[in-house]
Amino acid sequence: MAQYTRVSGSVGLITLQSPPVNALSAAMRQGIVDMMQRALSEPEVKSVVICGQNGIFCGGADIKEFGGQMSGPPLIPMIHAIEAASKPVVAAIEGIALGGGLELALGCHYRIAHSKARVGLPEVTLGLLPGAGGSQRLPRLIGVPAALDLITTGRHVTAAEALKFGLVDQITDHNTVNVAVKFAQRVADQPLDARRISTYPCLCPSDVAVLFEEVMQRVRRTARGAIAPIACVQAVRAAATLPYNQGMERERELMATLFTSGQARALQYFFFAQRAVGRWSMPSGARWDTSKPRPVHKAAVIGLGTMGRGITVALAQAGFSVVAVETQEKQLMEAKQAISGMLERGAKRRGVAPALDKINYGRNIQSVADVDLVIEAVFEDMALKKKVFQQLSAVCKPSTFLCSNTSGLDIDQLACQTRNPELVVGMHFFAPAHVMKLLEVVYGPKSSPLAVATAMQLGKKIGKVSVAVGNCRGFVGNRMLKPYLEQALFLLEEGATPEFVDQVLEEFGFAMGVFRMSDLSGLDVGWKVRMADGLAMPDPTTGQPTRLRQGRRYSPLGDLLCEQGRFGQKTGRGWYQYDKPGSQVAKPDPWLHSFLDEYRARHALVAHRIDHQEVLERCLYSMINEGFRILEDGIAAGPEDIDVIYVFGYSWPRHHGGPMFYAATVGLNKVLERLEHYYQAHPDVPSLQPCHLLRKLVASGRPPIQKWREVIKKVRSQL
Ligand SMILES: C[C@H](O)[C@H](C)C(=O)SCCNC(=O)CCNC(=O)[C@H](O)C(C)(C)COP(=O)([O-])OP(=O)([O-])OC[C@H]1O[C@@H](n2cnc3c(N)ncnc32)[C@H](O)[C@@H]1OP(=O)([O-])[O-]
Repeated sequence: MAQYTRVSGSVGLITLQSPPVNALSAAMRQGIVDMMQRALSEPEVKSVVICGQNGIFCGGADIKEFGGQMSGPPLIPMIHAIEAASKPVVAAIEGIALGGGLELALGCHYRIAHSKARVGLPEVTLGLLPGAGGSQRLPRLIGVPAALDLITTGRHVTAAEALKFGLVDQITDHNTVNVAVKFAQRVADQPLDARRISTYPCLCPSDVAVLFEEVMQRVRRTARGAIAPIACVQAVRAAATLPYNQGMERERELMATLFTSGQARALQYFFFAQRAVGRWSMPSGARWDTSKPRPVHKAAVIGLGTMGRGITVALAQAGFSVVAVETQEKQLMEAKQAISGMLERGAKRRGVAPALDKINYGRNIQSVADVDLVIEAVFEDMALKKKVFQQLSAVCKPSTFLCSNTSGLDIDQLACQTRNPELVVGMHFFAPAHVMKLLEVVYGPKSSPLAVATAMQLGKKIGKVSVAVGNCRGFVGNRMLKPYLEQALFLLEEGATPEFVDQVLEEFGFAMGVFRMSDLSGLDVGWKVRMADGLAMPDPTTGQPTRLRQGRRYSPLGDLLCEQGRFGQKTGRGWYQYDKPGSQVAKPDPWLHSFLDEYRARHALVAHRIDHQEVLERCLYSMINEGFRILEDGIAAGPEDIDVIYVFGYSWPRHHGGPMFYAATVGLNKVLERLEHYYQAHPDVPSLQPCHLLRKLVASGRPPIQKWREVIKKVRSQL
């Protein structure tokens, strides 16, 4: 766990050894305590260096230990002992020093970092705060404003920025441990009192009270109900206003509250869920570790509308050569301009040169003959997509992977248009495609593990969180969105207003409620799909909009708005009114309220009082229920896949872990009982009928979410 060697005669070298990130597990902490005592007890040793094995200093506390009984020496006194040591201790930081890892380094008297190292206190992303003295030492070392920024955002900073902050004393391009050992020899006789950060005064800007007020307001606004960011501000405020020991007491109190909170459990579940989706599997048994991807050097994008432009930018920014094809001359010219602009702005933000030379534009599909992978992003029309896949199959090399950015059309139908259907998968990006992290990689019955592995690896290389899912209408994300949207419309029919429904969902933590989100993405997008499905047609006999389709309840409210050109932000009118087309500030629209009253009267609907609970339960539980159907169908391999899709693709509040983790938190028996309650009231709404898998999980004693995959396997084997 921690190895001790004496180097250069007088330096005790303590090496943290616990792959992959030298996390501070109980055994590691014991090792550090023992090795420090040894170094301090050996008279020949004049100074100490702490470093990490494998070019990584330390990834912080061992998150895997959080769920269990904490044992071993606690971190705070361990770090205090290092700070109080009679011999100088130098931290040699390579790779990363995060969370407790940076707090360990802050307990040392000096910090030497490699120029490529990154440091930070990301505890807030795990629903916690820097609970080993970081919230008290960091403000004393780098000042309150910078400490507030690092601790409330959890962002990692480069070695260069850390040096500017005074967070590290020196950075090097050479072997950091060797540099640190020489440094330790040089400072062996230096007095240490001035190097013990906990003794430093916490220098505050004159307007510190105003600063904390502003930061607290900003944090409350962006936290959307998350409690850790607020506690982080309170902890740093303690550093600015209290002596160190009292500040540490305040840090301990705040950490104790967070550590046992549901939000911390949700965020830590999500930390591991993000990593679990990379270990994908298919119902055929093919898996991430048995399916080797084929390298992609040159890619192509067909169709340079909004999505095609974003995908092209994402590929070029990641260093891929891209052939960008748009058959319409005008559209091509506009796309070139837009893409160049996006690349230049992105490059400026990242301080690098824009990858303009990575892209070759063309109007002819022939120009993609030699690429390794094609992403089709033409208009969402099956007939058009089929034609494009036929052309691609004829033009491209037999080994070329053909991928579609469709947001829900049948991948298998596209595969059947090609010579090599096993090389066809969906790569469903989310708008804006060069910004949104999520990528649904969709495999059809003919898709080969090779194609899935290649698309998943490409997703990772362009900075996406890729989730492998099966082929069905709407895949995972949009399939679960349908009952959510449906319930929102039914609630309007029954007496709610768009403002109220959105308020409830935004208080829950969504960045945008369902109606503000629909106005942003455009009501006409869904309308065209419903028209194509023959759903938006009036009743053939009465010519009136009908509220029943194939025995199922249907709300034509969205269709009626579209028939009046109310497409949302783009037309300045939708579920809300906007100052002008394109403006983003949604205002309640009296016209819509009277339109709803008339609609209810026309359909003999009696409005009733709808409270927060009903809105939340009907919108979220119907979505969750569809999530269980997706697991039962094997479209998603596990709950983590669904939760990662919803957090990264549909702004589900991360501090609630995702729809499936939230269901586990609420209690599956409660979700089941409430769905039964609503289904009884609305028997013509099948999405409220509890799914068999949900019943099965409740019947088998509501196992923890980590155990659901076993139950799913059993249920699927009985199907
Ligand atoms: C008191 C104190 O104040 C508090 C309370 C704390 O200190 S709280 C803890 C604060 N520390 C953090 O928030 C850092 C969390 N880690 C990361 O941000 C990243 O991991 C990384 C370090 C930047 C590397 O990224 P990567 O992309 O190269 O690899 P990876 O796939 O992510 O990670 C590689 C493998 O290491 C595992 N892992 C990473 N960090 C870990 C940690 N801190 N504890 C346990 N396991 C960890 C991870 O699950 C994965 O396992 P597996 O999936 O292979 O089985």
